[in-house]
Amino acid sequence: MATAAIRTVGLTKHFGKVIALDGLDLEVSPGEIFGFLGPNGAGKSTTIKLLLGLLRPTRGEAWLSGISVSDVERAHASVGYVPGDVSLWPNLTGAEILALLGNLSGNVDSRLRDELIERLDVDPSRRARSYSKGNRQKIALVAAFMTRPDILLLDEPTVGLDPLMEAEFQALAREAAAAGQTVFLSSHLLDEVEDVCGRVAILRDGVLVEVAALAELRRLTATVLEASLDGPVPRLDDLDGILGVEPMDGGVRVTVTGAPGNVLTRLGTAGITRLQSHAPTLEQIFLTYYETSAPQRDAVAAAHGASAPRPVGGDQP
Ligand SMILES: Nc1ncnc2c1ncn2[C@@H]1O[C@H](COP(=O)(O)OP(=O)(O)OP(=O)(O)O)[C@@H](O)[C@H]1O
Repeated sequence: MATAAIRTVGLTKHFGKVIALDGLDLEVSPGEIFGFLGPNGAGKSTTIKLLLGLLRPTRGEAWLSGISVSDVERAHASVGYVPGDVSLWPNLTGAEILALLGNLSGNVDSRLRDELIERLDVDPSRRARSYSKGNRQKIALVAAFMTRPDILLLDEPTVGLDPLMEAEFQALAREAAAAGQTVFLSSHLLDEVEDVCGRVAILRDGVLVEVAALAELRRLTATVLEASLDGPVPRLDDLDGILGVEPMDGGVRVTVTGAPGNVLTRLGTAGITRLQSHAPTLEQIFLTYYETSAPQRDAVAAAHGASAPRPVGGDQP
């Protein structure tokens, strides 16, 4: 079997009494785009800093391409990194910063660097102090990709990018993966990673909740319908796949897994005046799915022909 691009065994980090990461076991293959999802404070940045050797683990081990991350020099030889909060030297221009970082890492592909600058639409002649968060992010992305590293560790890289640039970033990630590079992408939004990642890990309070193929997760996730109604809200909780029903001003918000046709038919009897439907955010998935009682969750999973995610808390049957 090929050496994993990223491997962690029992990786744990305590900050005093705070358990930022608790026994993470993970394996990411070369050429994968792997989403690392979790709400704020879940432990994503801590994991990435442990992988970079910027933090020492309390327990456990991690390897990049088979090299222990404690061997910082060797493990870093082919890693690109975008931190969660990009700070750049304020008095240097984007071009000067890229030259500086390029000198540190060596082997910059200058044609690729220029292409990245153009595709991400950032002006390298400006001083970093005048850059918006999005522009700082873009310079960090150019720096991470321009050496064609084997592994890209990207901590919420699209925060601050507009949708067009987010799409460009996704194209870059796909091209990197097609060339055999591994992209490890953290995010607190499922939307941001679902188009581009093959597999995702979900982290919560430092604990790995689930590793799933995106297709499986999508089957398990719900649709949120918000309907304004003419008449009183009809009964909905007896319908298949209902995970939640909440009253709204002049209507109702329904969370449903699978096809929502039966819900729409029932709502139609009360006269729908306005209807909005959206995919749940990661937070909502946690709230509606992972906090659903275990028997209900298992029933939902079985109905969709997939295995149920492991429960988060102590609610095992
Ligand atoms: N240096 C530190 N000292 C003390 N606690 C810390 C430190 N770094 C992180 N933590 C705590 O560890 C937990 C995990 O934080 P981490 O930054 O890894 O989460 P995250 O998933 O990256 O969240 P975010 O999306 O908000 O950055 C949080 O409770 C955080 O407050």
